[in-house]
Amino acid sequence: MQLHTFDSSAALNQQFAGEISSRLAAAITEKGTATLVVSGGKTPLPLFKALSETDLDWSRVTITLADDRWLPETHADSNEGLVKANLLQGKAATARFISLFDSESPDDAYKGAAAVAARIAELPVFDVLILGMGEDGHTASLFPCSKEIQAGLAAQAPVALAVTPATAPYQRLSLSKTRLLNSAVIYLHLVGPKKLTVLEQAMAGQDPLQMPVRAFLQQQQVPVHVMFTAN
Ligand SMILES: O=C(O)[C@H](O)[C@@H](O)[C@H](O)[C@H](O)COP(=O)(O)O
Repeated sequence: MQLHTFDSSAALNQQFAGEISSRLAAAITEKGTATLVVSGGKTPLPLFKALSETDLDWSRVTITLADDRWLPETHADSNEGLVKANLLQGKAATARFISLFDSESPDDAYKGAAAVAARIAELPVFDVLILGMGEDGHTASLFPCSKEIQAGLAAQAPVALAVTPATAPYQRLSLSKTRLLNSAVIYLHLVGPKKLTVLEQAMAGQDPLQMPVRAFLQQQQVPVHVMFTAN
């Protein structure tokens, strides 16, 4: 794990958006297309804006989420709604978006999970994965408090699974650890001093069931860059 610390959110987002677009551009040159996986929450909003202003052949980029709340995109807490309103705008408006919601089973993530998993299974290795982290050490919707946490972290997990966190609202759809690790590079995007404390706790212990972000920080398979600013 490499920790990159910035003086401000503006400096972080400028550097980060540049790195992401260079990696996506290199993937397009090599393969013709690129895949970017983002997270929801409050942290990435200014990054999404910076990316939406970045020159890139976005029509060749597929974007999806590491997790979403099982809600229609019109709901204020839908990550899909957030991504569409903030990232799939401006220069990035032509990117293709893959939803983690299934409108055929609007009230039950457990019924809809297979349909979403089938969509995700079509995707190649993710060129760039951006994760966030909660103060309980969750990442994506791999929550330590959920009864699905063992399944989500299992080596043989499906690509995506339905999850009910005990400490956060809504049923969720999360990509599994195994699918998330099928990425060329992982960025963990952290803003604020509390997140640094949680990162230190995560690095100081071993058990991913207690802090699922450890499954990403403490592995050797994929390079992980932590992009951190205190303010
Ligand atoms: O849907 C979500 O909420 C996320 O994907 C989640 O894993 C998020 O990244 C962390 O909870 C951090 O959230 P904040 O950025 O709001 O602190």
